[in-house]
Amino acid sequence: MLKLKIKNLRFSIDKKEILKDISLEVPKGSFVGIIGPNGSGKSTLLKNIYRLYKPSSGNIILDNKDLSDMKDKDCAKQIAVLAQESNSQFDFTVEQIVKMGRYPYKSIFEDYSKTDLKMVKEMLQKVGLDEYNDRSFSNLSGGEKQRTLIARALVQNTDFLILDEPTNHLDIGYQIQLMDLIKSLNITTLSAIHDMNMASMYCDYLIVMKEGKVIDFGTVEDVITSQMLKEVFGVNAYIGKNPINNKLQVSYMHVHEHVNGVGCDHVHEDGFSGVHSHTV
Ligand SMILES: Nc1ncnc2c1ncn2[C@@H]1O[C@H](COP(=O)(O)OP(=O)(O)OP(=O)(O)O)[C@@H](O)[C@H]1O
Repeated sequence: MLKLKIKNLRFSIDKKEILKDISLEVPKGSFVGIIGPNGSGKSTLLKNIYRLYKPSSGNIILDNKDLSDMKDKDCAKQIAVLAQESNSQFDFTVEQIVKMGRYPYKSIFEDYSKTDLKMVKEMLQKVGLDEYNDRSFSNLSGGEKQRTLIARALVQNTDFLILDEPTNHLDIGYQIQLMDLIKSLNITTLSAIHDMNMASMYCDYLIVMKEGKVIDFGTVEDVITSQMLKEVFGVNAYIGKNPINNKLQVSYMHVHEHVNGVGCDHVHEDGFSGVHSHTV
């Protein structure tokens, strides 16, 4: 069963085509990562899906309904978003920001219910901000802001989550905690992600983007290969397996570097990577 289907999506800004004929499918309940170099179009694709941008052509279909036919509030009951930019123009407290996640369920002037407040409290606890209710959002650290916005997305209680580099600003402890939390929700998740090891740990499928196009889609094992990392990101990598969780593990290597004249942690342009030395 499909949660999301995108057909021939094109998107341009100022006559520059940024997304070029994108078609993809996200299976229901899966965790799908979007990987690709800076500027490849990951955020722009997500913004088209969560309707910040309007596609130039093509269709975005969520649960068999065309998103362009949906009202904003209905859309917010179905898609929660953790976007990359978190600049707030106004000064809200942490609790006020998280409460905003309940807005799709409120009619105008309706106050927050006990259930709303309970959800807000629970999510703040889950992201480790239970003592932060009255703190001003604008004075928080980058990681605390990110955790507040995650809590806001989660109280929206949708069954589809869009994340744009969710672990941005988070220390490794919170990165793992956040990804575990999202994974435990078992809801369809589409996330732009830079860290290949995080992608390998949490994603069921990966979409690879390059220059505004989707160039590959598949399981982590199909997609994360040393050839792909070289072709798409221009880096050399050794890909092994973590013997405990059986997940792929990526370790990067210099293109050409020697310690005391001996090189052993890098590959040459012709692919040679054994221990060797140079006179120069
Ligand atoms: N509002 C805009 N006006 C003009 N160009 C834009 C705009 N938004 C994005 N772009 C361009 O579109 C391309 C794709 O940008 P996008 O932010 O989607 O890439 P990304 O893959 O998410 O990158 P990153 O990994 O750096 O976050 C870039 O070349 C970017 O400069």
